[in-house]
Amino acid sequence: MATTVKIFDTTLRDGTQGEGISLSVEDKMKIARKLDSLGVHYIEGGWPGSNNKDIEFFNRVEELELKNAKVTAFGSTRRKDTLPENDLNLNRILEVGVPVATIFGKSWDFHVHQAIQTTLEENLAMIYDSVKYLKSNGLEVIYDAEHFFDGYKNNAEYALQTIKKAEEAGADWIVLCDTNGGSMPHEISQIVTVVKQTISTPIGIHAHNDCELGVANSLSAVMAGATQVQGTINGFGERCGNANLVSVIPNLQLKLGYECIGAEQLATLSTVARYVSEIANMHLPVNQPYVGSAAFAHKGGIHVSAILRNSSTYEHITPELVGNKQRVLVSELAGQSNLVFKAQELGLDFDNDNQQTKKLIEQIKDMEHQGYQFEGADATLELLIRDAYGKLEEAFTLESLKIMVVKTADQPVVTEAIVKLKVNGETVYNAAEGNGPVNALDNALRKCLMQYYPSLQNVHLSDYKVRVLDEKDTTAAKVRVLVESTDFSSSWSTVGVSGNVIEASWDALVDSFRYALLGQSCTVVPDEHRERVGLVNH
Ligand SMILES: CC(=O)SCCNC(=O)CCNC(=O)[C@H](O)C(C)(C)COP(=O)(O)OP(=O)(O)OC[C@H]1O[C@@H](n2cnc3c(N)ncnc32)[C@H](O)[C@@H]1OP(=O)(O)O
Ligand SMILES: CC(=O)C(=O)O
Repeated sequence: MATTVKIFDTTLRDGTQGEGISLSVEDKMKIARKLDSLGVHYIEGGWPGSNNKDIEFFNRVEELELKNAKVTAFGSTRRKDTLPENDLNLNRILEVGVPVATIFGKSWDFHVHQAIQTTLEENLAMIYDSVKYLKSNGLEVIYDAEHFFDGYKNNAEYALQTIKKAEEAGADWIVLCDTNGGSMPHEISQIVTVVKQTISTPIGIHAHNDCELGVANSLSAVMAGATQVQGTINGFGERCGNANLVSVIPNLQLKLGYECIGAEQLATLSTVARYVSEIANMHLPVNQPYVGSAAFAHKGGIHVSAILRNSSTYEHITPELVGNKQRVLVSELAGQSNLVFKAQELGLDFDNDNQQTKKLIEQIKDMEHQGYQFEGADATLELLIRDAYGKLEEAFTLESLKIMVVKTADQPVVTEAIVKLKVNGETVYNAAEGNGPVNALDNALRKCLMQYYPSLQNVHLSDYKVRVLDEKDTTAAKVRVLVESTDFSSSWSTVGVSGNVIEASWDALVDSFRYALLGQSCTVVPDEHRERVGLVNH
Protein backbone atom coordinates (compact mmCIF):
# COMPACT_ATOMS: atom_id res chain seq x y z
CA MET A 1 0.00 0.00 0.00
CA ALA A 2 1.20 3.49 -0.85
CA THR A 3 2.52 5.64 2.03
CA THR A 4 0.42 8.75 2.66
CA VAL A 5 2.21 12.09 2.69
CA LYS A 6 0.24 14.90 4.34
CA ILE A 7 0.21 18.18 2.48
CA PHE A 8 0.50 21.29 4.63
CA ASP A 9 -0.25 24.45 2.69
CA THR A 10 1.22 27.72 3.96
CA THR A 11 0.24 29.97 1.04
CA LEU A 12 -1.82 32.11 3.41
CA ARG A 13 1.08 32.53 5.87
CA ASP A 14 4.56 31.98 4.40
CA GLY A 15 3.17 32.67 0.89
CA THR A 16 2.17 36.17 1.97
CA GLN A 17 5.77 36.77 3.12
CA GLY A 18 6.65 36.85 -0.61
CA GLU A 19 7.39 40.26 -2.08
CA GLY A 20 4.39 41.77 -3.87
CA ILE A 21 1.79 39.52 -2.25
CA SER A 22 -0.86 40.96 0.00
CA LEU A 23 -4.13 39.11 0.47
CA SER A 24 -7.33 40.56 1.87
CA VAL A 25 -9.48 38.46 4.23
CA GLU A 26 -11.82 37.81 1.28
CA ASP A 27 -8.85 36.63 -0.83
CA LYS A 28 -7.75 34.32 1.96
CA MET A 29 -11.24 32.88 2.25
CA LYS A 30 -11.38 32.20 -1.51
CA ILE A 31 -7.96 30.55 -1.52
CA ALA A 32 -8.77 28.45 1.56
CA ARG A 33 -11.92 27.16 -0.15
CA LYS A 34 -9.90 26.17 -3.24
CA LEU A 35 -7.17 24.51 -1.17
CA ASP A 36 -9.77 22.50 0.67
CA SER A 37 -11.31 21.27 -2.55
CA LEU A 38 -7.82 20.38 -3.80
CA GLY A 39 -7.61 18.06 -0.80
CA VAL A 40 -4.66 19.46 1.17
CA HIS A 41 -4.56 18.21 4.77
CA TYR A 42 -3.60 21.43 6.58
CA ILE A 43 -4.18 25.08 5.74
CA GLU A 44 -2.00 27.50 7.69
CA GLY A 45 -4.19 30.59 7.69
CA GLY A 46 -1.83 33.16 9.19
CA TRP A 47 -0.26 34.40 12.39
CA PRO A 48 -2.91 35.70 14.80
CA GLY A 49 -0.23 37.30 17.01
CA SER A 50 0.83 39.40 14.04
CA ASN A 51 -2.19 41.33 12.77
CA ASN A 52 -5.96 41.79 12.92
CA LYS A 53 -6.49 40.66 9.35
CA ASP A 54 -5.28 37.19 10.23
CA ILE A 55 -7.45 37.17 13.38
CA GLU A 56 -10.49 38.10 11.24
CA PHE A 57 -9.67 35.27 8.84
CA PHE A 58 -9.65 32.75 11.69
CA ASN A 59 -12.87 34.21 13.09
CA ARG A 60 -14.57 33.76 9.70
CA VAL A 61 -13.04 30.50 8.51
CA GLU A 62 -15.87 28.39 9.94
CA GLU A 63 -18.19 29.97 7.35
CA LEU A 64 -16.32 27.96 4.72
CA GLU A 65 -17.37 24.60 6.19
CA LEU A 66 -14.14 23.01 4.98
CA LYS A 67 -14.43 19.32 4.17
CA ASN A 68 -10.85 18.06 3.91
CA ALA A 69 -8.40 20.42 5.55
CA LYS A 70 -7.65 21.27 9.17
CA VAL A 71 -6.98 24.94 9.76
CA THR A 72 -3.88 25.85 11.69
CA ALA A 73 -2.63 29.11 13.21
CA PHE A 74 1.07 30.00 13.28
CA GLY A 75 3.22 31.57 15.98
CA SER A 76 6.56 31.35 17.73
CA THR A 77 7.60 29.70 20.96
CA ARG A 78 7.08 31.91 24.00
CA ARG A 79 9.26 34.97 24.35
CA LYS A 80 12.38 34.47 26.46
CA ASP A 81 12.07 34.87 30.23
CA THR A 82 8.25 34.77 30.29
CA LEU A 83 5.60 32.20 31.14
CA PRO A 84 3.64 30.64 28.30
CA GLU A 85 0.38 31.66 30.04
CA ASN A 86 1.46 35.29 29.62
CA ASP A 87 2.61 35.01 26.05
CA LEU A 88 0.52 36.97 23.55
CA ASN A 89 1.43 34.80 20.54
CA LEU A 90 0.50 31.54 22.20
CA ASN A 91 -2.68 32.94 23.69
CA ARG A 92 -3.81 34.38 20.35
CA ILE A 93 -3.50 30.90 18.83
CA LEU A 94 -5.78 29.58 21.58
CA GLU A 95 -8.21 32.50 21.24
CA VAL A 96 -8.84 32.02 17.51
CA GLY A 97 -10.16 28.53 18.21
CA VAL A 98 -8.23 26.46 15.68
CA PRO A 99 -7.72 22.70 16.22
CA VAL A 100 -4.04 22.83 15.23
CA ALA A 101 -1.19 25.13 16.31
CA THR A 102 2.02 25.44 14.32
CA ILE A 103 4.83 27.06 16.28
CA PHE A 104 8.42 27.60 15.31
CA GLY A 105 11.42 27.48 17.61
CA LYS A 106 15.17 27.85 17.24
CA SER A 107 17.38 24.85 16.39
CA TRP A 108 20.57 26.70 15.49
CA ASP A 109 22.77 27.78 18.42
CA PHE A 110 23.99 30.75 16.34
CA HIS A 111 20.37 32.02 16.13
CA VAL A 112 19.82 31.50 19.83
CA HIS A 113 22.80 33.74 20.54
CA GLN A 114 22.36 36.27 17.73
CA ALA A 115 18.66 36.51 16.91
CA ILE A 116 16.87 35.97 20.19
CA GLN A 117 19.88 36.67 22.36
CA THR A 118 19.32 34.16 25.09
CA THR A 119 21.00 31.05 26.49
CA LEU A 120 20.86 27.60 24.93
CA GLU A 121 19.08 26.32 28.09
CA GLU A 122 16.40 29.05 27.97
CA ASN A 123 15.72 28.24 24.30
CA LEU A 124 15.16 24.57 25.19
CA ALA A 125 12.77 25.67 27.94
CA MET A 126 10.94 28.01 25.52
CA ILE A 127 10.34 25.07 23.17
CA TYR A 128 9.24 22.67 25.90
CA ASP A 129 6.94 25.14 27.70
CA SER A 130 5.26 26.35 24.53
CA VAL A 131 4.48 22.92 23.10
CA LYS A 132 3.32 21.68 26.50
CA TYR A 133 1.05 24.72 27.00
CA LEU A 134 -0.68 24.28 23.63
CA LYS A 135 -1.00 20.51 24.13
CA SER A 136 -2.49 21.01 27.62
CA ASN A 137 -5.12 23.20 25.94
CA GLY A 138 -6.12 20.31 23.68
CA LEU A 139 -4.51 21.35 20.39
CA GLU A 140 -2.70 19.25 17.84
CA VAL A 141 0.78 20.79 17.76
CA ILE A 142 3.07 20.98 14.78
CA TYR A 143 6.54 22.05 15.84
CA ASP A 144 8.52 23.80 13.07
CA ALA A 145 12.23 23.43 13.84
CA GLU A 146 13.45 26.63 12.20
CA HIS A 147 16.92 26.44 10.55
CA PHE A 148 17.15 22.78 11.53
CA PHE A 149 19.57 21.78 8.77
CA ASP A 150 21.91 24.75 9.31
CA GLY A 151 21.70 24.15 13.05
CA TYR A 152 22.52 20.47 12.60
CA LYS A 153 25.51 21.27 10.38
CA ASN A 154 26.83 23.71 13.01
CA ASN A 155 26.04 21.83 16.22
CA ALA A 156 24.27 18.52 15.63
CA GLU A 157 23.99 17.67 19.30
CA TYR A 158 22.18 20.89 20.19
CA ALA A 159 19.89 20.78 17.13
CA LEU A 160 18.83 17.26 18.09
CA GLN A 161 18.27 18.33 21.71
CA THR A 162 15.78 21.01 20.57
CA ILE A 163 13.55 18.56 18.72
CA LYS A 164 13.81 16.01 21.54
CA LYS A 165 12.42 18.76 23.83
CA ALA A 166 9.48 19.28 21.44
CA GLU A 167 8.88 15.54 21.39
CA GLU A 168 9.05 15.31 25.20
CA ALA A 169 6.45 18.06 25.47
CA GLY A 170 4.11 16.07 23.22
CA ALA A 171 4.43 17.62 19.73
CA ASP A 172 2.38 15.70 17.15
CA TRP A 173 4.70 16.57 14.29
CA ILE A 174 8.28 17.76 14.11
CA VAL A 175 8.90 19.65 10.90
CA LEU A 176 12.51 20.18 9.89
CA CYS A 177 12.94 23.55 8.20
CA ASP A 178 15.54 24.54 5.63
CA THR A 179 14.73 28.14 6.47
CA ASN A 180 17.53 29.79 4.49
CA GLY A 181 17.01 27.41 1.55
CA GLY A 182 20.73 26.70 1.29
CA SER A 183 20.86 22.94 1.75
CA MET A 184 21.53 20.34 -0.94
CA PRO A 185 19.30 17.27 -1.47
CA HIS A 186 21.93 14.79 -0.23
CA GLU A 187 22.36 16.76 3.03
CA ILE A 188 18.59 16.78 3.58
CA SER A 189 18.42 13.07 3.02
CA GLN A 190 21.34 12.29 5.39
CA ILE A 191 20.05 14.54 8.18
CA VAL A 192 16.44 13.33 7.95
CA THR A 193 17.75 9.76 8.19
CA VAL A 194 19.59 10.62 11.45
CA VAL A 195 16.51 12.39 12.86
CA LYS A 196 14.34 9.36 12.04
CA GLN A 197 16.70 7.27 14.18
CA THR A 198 16.60 9.82 17.03
CA ILE A 199 12.90 10.57 17.54
CA SER A 200 9.69 8.65 16.97
CA THR A 201 7.37 11.61 16.31
CA PRO A 202 6.29 11.89 12.64
CA ILE A 203 8.58 14.17 10.65
CA GLY A 204 7.77 16.89 8.14
CA ILE A 205 9.83 19.07 5.83
CA HIS A 206 9.59 22.83 5.21
CA ALA A 207 12.03 23.82 2.46
CA HIS A 208 12.76 27.24 1.02
CA ASN A 209 13.80 27.72 -2.56
CA ASP A 210 16.91 29.89 -2.40
CA CYS A 211 18.98 27.35 -4.39
CA GLU A 212 15.96 26.40 -6.52
CA LEU A 213 15.88 23.14 -4.60
CA GLY A 214 12.70 23.59 -2.55
CA VAL A 215 10.91 20.82 -4.44
CA ALA A 216 13.96 18.53 -4.72
CA ASN A 217 14.74 18.91 -1.02
CA SER A 218 11.14 18.12 -0.08
CA LEU A 219 11.26 14.94 -2.17
CA SER A 220 14.61 13.97 -0.61
CA ALA A 221 13.13 14.36 2.86
CA VAL A 222 10.10 12.24 1.99
CA MET A 223 12.29 9.54 0.49
CA ALA A 224 14.25 9.52 3.76
CA GLY A 225 11.08 9.13 5.82
CA ALA A 226 9.27 12.49 6.21
CA THR A 227 5.50 12.13 5.94
CA GLN A 228 4.42 15.78 5.84
CA VAL A 229 5.44 18.39 3.27
CA GLN A 230 4.92 22.09 3.87
CA GLY A 231 4.87 24.42 0.90
CA THR A 232 2.83 26.93 -1.04
CA ILE A 233 0.86 27.10 -4.25
CA ASN A 234 3.15 28.26 -7.08
CA GLY A 235 6.03 28.45 -4.60
CA PHE A 236 5.10 31.90 -3.28
CA GLY A 237 6.96 32.85 -0.12
CA GLU A 238 9.72 34.73 1.69
CA ARG A 239 12.69 35.70 -0.58
CA CYS A 240 12.85 33.07 -3.39
CA GLY A 241 9.78 31.33 -2.05
CA ASN A 242 8.82 27.99 -0.56
CA ALA A 243 8.69 24.49 -2.00
CA ASN A 244 6.10 24.64 -4.76
CA LEU A 245 3.29 22.25 -3.84
CA VAL A 246 2.04 22.38 -7.41
CA SER A 247 5.18 20.41 -8.34
CA VAL A 248 5.65 18.53 -5.07
CA ILE A 249 2.21 16.89 -5.18
CA PRO A 250 2.36 15.38 -8.70
CA ASN A 251 6.01 14.40 -8.22
CA LEU A 252 5.14 12.50 -5.06
CA GLN A 253 2.02 11.02 -6.46
CA LEU A 254 2.75 10.33 -10.13
CA LYS A 255 6.49 9.71 -10.01
CA LEU A 256 7.25 8.28 -6.59
CA GLY A 257 4.05 6.38 -5.80
CA TYR A 258 3.08 8.21 -2.59
CA GLU A 259 -0.52 9.14 -1.87
CA CYS A 260 -1.33 12.81 -1.24
CA ILE A 261 -4.65 13.83 -2.79
CA GLY A 262 -7.23 11.97 -4.91
CA ALA A 263 -6.75 11.52 -8.66
CA GLU A 264 -9.85 13.63 -9.34
CA GLN A 265 -8.45 16.40 -7.16
CA LEU A 266 -5.08 16.14 -8.88
CA ALA A 267 -6.89 16.82 -12.15
CA THR A 268 -7.85 20.27 -10.79
CA LEU A 269 -4.23 21.24 -10.03
CA SER A 270 -3.82 23.55 -13.05
CA THR A 271 -7.06 25.37 -12.25
CA VAL A 272 -6.01 25.82 -8.62
CA ALA A 273 -2.56 27.15 -9.58
CA ARG A 274 -4.08 29.66 -12.03
CA TYR A 275 -6.80 30.68 -9.58
CA VAL A 276 -4.38 31.37 -6.72
CA SER A 277 -2.09 33.26 -9.06
CA GLU A 278 -5.02 35.39 -10.23
CA ILE A 279 -6.19 36.18 -6.67
CA ALA A 280 -2.63 37.00 -5.56
CA ASN A 281 -2.22 39.15 -8.68
CA MET A 282 0.97 37.30 -9.57
CA HIS A 283 1.88 36.23 -13.08
CA LEU A 284 1.91 32.44 -13.53
CA PRO A 285 5.01 31.66 -15.63
CA VAL A 286 4.03 29.91 -18.89
CA ASN A 287 6.82 27.40 -18.32
CA GLN A 288 5.80 26.48 -14.78
CA PRO A 289 6.13 22.67 -14.60
CA TYR A 290 2.90 20.67 -14.78
CA VAL A 291 0.49 23.65 -14.79
CA GLY A 292 1.94 26.41 -17.01
CA SER A 293 0.34 26.93 -20.42
CA ALA A 294 3.64 25.88 -22.04
CA ALA A 295 4.15 22.79 -19.87
CA PHE A 296 2.77 20.61 -22.67
CA ALA A 297 3.18 23.05 -25.60
CA HIS A 298 5.22 21.80 -28.53
CA LYS A 299 7.01 24.18 -30.84
CA GLY A 300 9.81 22.35 -32.69
CA GLY A 301 8.60 20.63 -35.85
CA ILE A 302 10.46 17.42 -34.94
CA HIS A 303 8.61 17.23 -31.62
CA VAL A 304 5.20 17.88 -33.18
CA SER A 305 5.77 15.28 -35.87
CA ALA A 306 6.48 12.72 -33.13
CA ILE A 307 3.66 13.65 -30.72
CA LEU A 308 1.17 13.31 -33.56
CA ARG A 309 2.30 9.69 -33.72
CA ASN A 310 2.44 9.19 -29.96
CA SER A 311 2.21 11.94 -27.31
CA SER A 312 4.56 10.11 -24.94
CA THR A 313 7.47 10.79 -27.31
CA TYR A 314 7.76 14.31 -25.87
CA GLU A 315 5.48 14.35 -22.80
CA HIS A 316 6.48 12.91 -19.42
CA ILE A 317 2.85 12.47 -18.31
CA THR A 318 -0.61 12.82 -19.79
CA PRO A 319 -1.39 16.53 -19.27
CA GLU A 320 -4.99 15.84 -18.24
CA LEU A 321 -3.75 14.08 -15.05
CA VAL A 322 -2.95 17.54 -13.68
CA GLY A 323 -5.72 19.35 -15.54
CA ASN A 324 -3.48 20.76 -18.26
CA LYS A 325 -3.64 20.21 -22.00
CA GLN A 326 -1.44 19.61 -24.99
CA ARG A 327 -0.82 22.58 -27.30
CA VAL A 328 1.07 23.07 -30.53
CA LEU A 329 2.72 26.36 -31.41
CA VAL A 330 3.35 27.58 -34.93
CA SER A 331 6.45 29.66 -35.64
CA GLU A 332 9.55 29.70 -37.83
CA LEU A 333 10.56 26.47 -36.04
CA ALA A 334 7.45 24.65 -37.25
CA GLY A 335 7.29 21.80 -39.70
CA GLN A 336 4.29 20.66 -41.67
CA SER A 337 3.18 18.56 -38.70
CA ASN A 338 2.50 21.69 -36.65
CA LEU A 339 0.06 22.83 -39.31
CA VAL A 340 -1.53 19.41 -39.59
CA PHE A 341 -2.19 19.50 -35.83
CA LYS A 342 -3.69 23.00 -36.03
CA ALA A 343 -5.81 22.13 -39.03
CA GLN A 344 -7.13 19.04 -37.28
CA GLU A 345 -8.01 21.19 -34.26
CA LEU A 346 -9.97 23.47 -36.62
CA GLY A 347 -11.71 20.50 -38.21
CA LEU A 348 -10.09 21.15 -41.62
CA ASP A 349 -9.33 18.25 -43.85
CA PHE A 350 -5.88 18.15 -45.42
CA ASP A 351 -2.76 16.05 -45.46
CA ASN A 352 0.81 17.04 -44.76
CA ASP A 353 2.21 16.15 -48.18
CA ASN A 354 -0.03 18.70 -49.72
CA GLN A 355 1.76 21.43 -51.77
CA GLN A 356 -0.43 24.03 -50.07
CA THR A 357 0.86 22.96 -46.66
CA LYS A 358 4.44 23.38 -47.84
CA LYS A 359 3.58 26.79 -49.31
CA LEU A 360 1.86 27.88 -46.11
CA ILE A 361 4.74 26.81 -43.88
CA GLU A 362 7.14 28.77 -46.11
CA GLN A 363 4.80 31.78 -45.93
CA ILE A 364 4.67 31.58 -42.11
CA LYS A 365 8.47 31.31 -41.82
CA ASP A 366 8.87 34.24 -44.18
CA MET A 367 6.35 36.35 -42.24
CA GLU A 368 8.07 35.50 -38.91
CA HIS A 369 11.33 36.61 -40.52
CA GLN A 370 9.67 39.93 -41.33
CA GLY A 371 8.62 40.34 -37.69
CA TYR A 372 5.28 38.55 -37.31
CA GLN A 373 4.90 36.29 -34.33
CA PHE A 374 2.16 33.72 -34.51
CA GLU A 375 2.58 32.17 -31.07
CA GLY A 376 0.91 35.23 -29.59
CA ALA A 377 -1.59 35.69 -32.44
CA ASP A 378 -3.76 32.59 -32.62
CA ALA A 379 -6.54 34.28 -34.59
CA THR A 380 -4.29 35.64 -37.36
CA LEU A 381 -2.76 32.18 -37.69
CA GLU A 382 -6.20 30.57 -37.97
CA LEU A 383 -7.20 33.03 -40.68
CA LEU A 384 -4.04 32.20 -42.63
CA ILE A 385 -4.67 28.47 -42.33
CA ARG A 386 -8.31 28.78 -43.38
CA ASP A 387 -7.31 31.04 -46.25
CA ALA A 388 -4.67 28.59 -47.48
CA TYR A 389 -7.17 25.77 -47.62
CA GLY A 390 -9.83 27.82 -49.37
CA LYS A 391 -12.25 27.74 -46.46
CA LEU A 392 -12.36 31.46 -45.77
CA GLU A 393 -15.12 33.70 -47.02
CA GLU A 394 -14.11 37.33 -46.59
CA ALA A 395 -16.75 39.32 -44.73
CA PHE A 396 -15.38 42.63 -46.08
CA THR A 397 -12.50 44.22 -47.99
CA LEU A 398 -10.85 47.60 -47.63
CA GLU A 399 -11.25 50.23 -50.33
CA SER A 400 -9.52 53.06 -48.49
CA LEU A 401 -8.83 54.63 -45.15
CA LYS A 402 -7.82 58.11 -44.04
CA ILE A 403 -6.71 59.40 -40.67
CA MET A 404 -6.61 63.03 -39.63
CA VAL A 405 -4.89 64.17 -36.48
CA VAL A 406 -5.34 67.88 -35.71
CA LYS A 407 -3.39 69.53 -32.93
CA THR A 408 -3.36 73.24 -32.36
CA ALA A 409 -1.51 75.20 -29.72
CA ASP A 410 -4.52 75.85 -27.52
CA GLN A 411 -6.87 72.95 -28.34
CA PRO A 412 -6.80 69.28 -27.37
CA VAL A 413 -5.78 66.86 -30.10
CA VAL A 414 -8.62 65.59 -32.32
CA THR A 415 -8.34 62.34 -34.29
CA GLU A 416 -10.76 61.28 -37.01
CA ALA A 417 -10.74 58.20 -39.24
CA ILE A 418 -12.67 57.65 -42.49
CA VAL A 419 -13.01 54.06 -43.63
CA LYS A 420 -14.42 52.85 -46.93
CA LEU A 421 -15.15 49.12 -47.30
CA LYS A 422 -16.77 46.66 -49.65
CA VAL A 423 -19.25 44.54 -47.71
CA ASN A 424 -21.61 42.06 -49.27
CA GLY A 425 -20.85 43.56 -52.71
CA GLU A 426 -21.72 47.08 -51.58
CA THR A 427 -19.57 50.07 -50.76
CA VAL A 428 -19.96 51.45 -47.26
CA TYR A 429 -18.08 54.25 -45.58
CA ASN A 430 -18.10 55.93 -42.24
CA ALA A 431 -16.15 58.47 -40.26
CA ALA A 432 -15.55 58.34 -36.52
CA GLU A 433 -13.53 60.16 -33.91
CA GLY A 434 -11.42 58.48 -31.28
CA ASN A 435 -9.01 59.31 -28.51
CA GLY A 436 -6.16 58.22 -30.82
CA PRO A 437 -5.76 56.87 -34.36
CA VAL A 438 -6.33 53.23 -33.44
CA ASN A 439 -9.44 54.00 -31.43
CA ALA A 440 -10.77 56.19 -34.31
CA LEU A 441 -10.10 53.39 -36.82
CA ASP A 442 -11.75 50.86 -34.56
CA ASN A 443 -14.84 53.10 -34.22
CA ALA A 444 -15.10 53.78 -37.97
CA LEU A 445 -14.63 50.11 -38.88
CA ARG A 446 -17.19 49.08 -36.30
CA LYS A 447 -19.71 51.65 -37.65
CA CYS A 448 -19.28 50.26 -41.17
CA LEU A 449 -19.72 46.64 -40.15
CA MET A 450 -22.31 46.71 -37.37
CA GLN A 451 -25.14 47.34 -39.79
CA TYR A 452 -24.37 44.02 -41.46
CA TYR A 453 -23.13 42.13 -38.45
CA PRO A 454 -24.93 43.36 -35.29
CA SER A 455 -23.17 40.76 -33.11
CA LEU A 456 -20.02 42.91 -33.38
CA GLN A 457 -21.44 45.17 -30.70
CA ASN A 458 -20.15 42.58 -28.19
CA VAL A 459 -16.62 42.63 -29.57
CA HIS A 460 -14.12 44.86 -27.79
CA LEU A 461 -10.41 45.43 -27.83
CA SER A 462 -9.00 44.30 -24.50
CA ASP A 463 -5.31 44.96 -25.12
CA TYR A 464 -3.10 46.72 -27.64
CA LYS A 465 0.68 46.33 -27.65
CA VAL A 466 3.29 47.83 -29.95
CA ARG A 467 6.82 46.48 -30.17
CA VAL A 468 9.58 48.16 -32.15
CA LEU A 469 11.43 45.51 -34.17
CA ASP A 470 14.58 47.21 -35.47
CA GLU A 471 15.51 49.72 -32.81
CA LYS A 472 18.53 50.88 -34.78
CA ASP A 473 16.25 52.46 -37.41
CA THR A 474 14.57 54.57 -34.67
CA THR A 475 11.47 56.28 -36.13
CA ALA A 476 11.77 54.38 -39.43
CA ALA A 477 11.79 51.02 -37.61
CA LYS A 478 9.25 48.30 -38.25
CA VAL A 479 6.67 47.72 -35.56
CA ARG A 480 4.67 44.69 -34.53
CA VAL A 481 1.20 45.40 -33.19
CA LEU A 482 -0.60 42.78 -31.14
CA VAL A 483 -4.31 43.27 -30.52
CA GLU A 484 -6.27 41.19 -28.05
CA SER A 485 -10.05 41.17 -28.43
CA THR A 486 -12.92 39.66 -26.51
CA ASP A 487 -16.65 39.09 -26.94
CA PHE A 488 -16.94 38.33 -23.20
CA SER A 489 -17.18 34.59 -23.80
CA SER A 490 -13.83 34.10 -25.53
CA SER A 491 -10.75 36.11 -26.43
CA TRP A 492 -8.38 36.04 -29.38
CA SER A 493 -5.19 37.76 -30.54
CA THR A 494 -4.15 39.16 -33.88
CA VAL A 495 -0.97 40.67 -35.27
CA GLY A 496 0.10 43.25 -37.84
CA VAL A 497 3.62 44.25 -38.93
CA SER A 498 4.63 47.30 -40.92
CA GLY A 499 7.03 50.22 -41.05
CA ASN A 500 3.94 52.34 -40.36
CA VAL A 501 2.28 51.92 -37.00
CA ILE A 502 -1.15 52.84 -38.42
CA GLU A 503 -0.92 50.16 -41.08
CA ALA A 504 0.28 47.53 -38.58
CA SER A 505 -2.56 48.48 -36.23
CA TRP A 506 -5.09 48.39 -39.06
CA ASP A 507 -3.96 44.90 -40.13
CA ALA A 508 -4.24 43.59 -36.58
CA LEU A 509 -7.64 45.27 -36.10
CA VAL A 510 -8.99 43.94 -39.38
CA ASP A 511 -7.90 40.41 -38.50
CA SER A 512 -9.67 40.75 -35.16
CA PHE A 513 -12.95 41.62 -36.93
CA ARG A 514 -12.44 38.98 -39.65
CA TYR A 515 -11.95 36.40 -36.93
CA ALA A 516 -15.00 37.57 -34.99
CA LEU A 517 -17.06 37.21 -38.16
CA LEU A 518 -15.97 33.68 -39.07
CA GLY A 519 -19.08 31.68 -39.90
CA GLN A 520 -21.44 34.64 -39.41
CA SER A 521 -23.98 35.63 -42.02
CA CYS A 522 -24.61 39.13 -43.25
CA THR A 523 -27.83 41.02 -42.49
CA VAL A 524 -29.38 42.80 -45.51
CA VAL A 525 -30.16 46.45 -44.68
CA PRO A 526 -33.66 47.57 -45.78
CA ASP A 527 -33.65 50.20 -48.60
CA GLU A 528 -35.12 52.99 -46.46
CA HIS A 529 -32.22 52.72 -43.98
CA ARG A 530 -29.37 52.49 -46.50
CA GLU A 531 -28.37 56.14 -46.50
CA ARG A 532 -28.71 56.51 -42.73
CA VAL A 533 -26.31 53.66 -42.13
CA GLY A 534 -23.71 54.98 -44.58
CA LEU A 535 -24.38 52.77 -47.62
CA VAL A 536 -23.60 54.27 -51.04
CA ASN A 537 -25.79 53.40 -54.01
CA HIS A 538 -23.87 53.03 -57.25
C1 LIG B 1 11.04 31.43 9.56
C2 LIG B 1 9.83 32.30 9.52
O1 LIG B 1 9.32 32.55 8.43
S1 LIG B 1 9.20 32.89 10.94
C3 LIG B 1 7.88 33.88 10.44
C4 LIG B 1 8.30 35.25 10.04
N1 LIG B 1 7.11 36.03 9.81
C5 LIG B 1 6.94 37.21 10.34
O2 LIG B 1 7.79 37.74 11.07
C6 LIG B 1 5.64 37.91 10.03
C7 LIG B 1 4.84 38.34 11.26
N2 LIG B 1 5.63 39.06 12.25
C8 LIG B 1 5.13 40.11 12.93
O3 LIG B 1 4.01 40.58 12.75
C9 LIG B 1 6.03 40.68 14.01
O4 LIG B 1 7.38 40.43 13.73
C10 LIG B 1 5.66 40.09 15.42
C11 LIG B 1 4.27 40.61 15.83
C12 LIG B 1 5.63 38.59 15.40
C13 LIG B 1 6.68 40.51 16.45
O5 LIG B 1 6.80 41.91 16.42
P1 LIG B 1 7.68 42.69 17.52
O6 LIG B 1 7.20 42.29 18.87
O7 LIG B 1 7.61 44.12 17.16
O8 LIG B 1 9.16 42.09 17.37
P2 LIG B 1 10.17 42.12 16.15
O9 LIG B 1 9.50 41.61 14.94
O10 LIG B 1 10.85 43.45 16.02
O11 LIG B 1 11.29 41.10 16.66
C14 LIG B 1 11.08 39.74 16.77
C15 LIG B 1 11.03 39.30 18.20
O12 LIG B 1 10.63 37.93 18.22
C16 LIG B 1 11.60 37.19 19.00
N3 LIG B 1 11.65 35.86 18.42
C17 LIG B 1 12.08 35.49 17.21
N4 LIG B 1 11.96 34.17 17.07
C18 LIG B 1 11.43 33.70 18.21
C19 LIG B 1 11.09 32.42 18.67
N5 LIG B 1 11.23 31.34 17.89
N6 LIG B 1 10.57 32.29 19.91
C20 LIG B 1 10.38 33.38 20.67
N7 LIG B 1 10.69 34.61 20.30
C21 LIG B 1 11.22 34.77 19.09
C22 LIG B 1 12.89 37.97 18.85
O13 LIG B 1 13.77 37.66 19.89
C23 LIG B 1 12.36 39.39 18.91
O14 LIG B 1 12.07 39.72 20.25
P3 LIG B 1 13.04 40.67 21.15
O15 LIG B 1 13.22 41.93 20.37
O16 LIG B 1 12.32 40.80 22.43
O17 LIG B 1 14.33 39.90 21.28
C1 LIG C 1 8.90 28.07 9.88
C2 LIG C 1 9.35 28.69 8.66
O1 LIG C 1 8.59 29.35 7.98
C3 LIG C 1 10.73 28.48 8.24
O2 LIG C 1 11.55 27.99 9.01
O3 LIG C 1 11.04 28.83 7.08
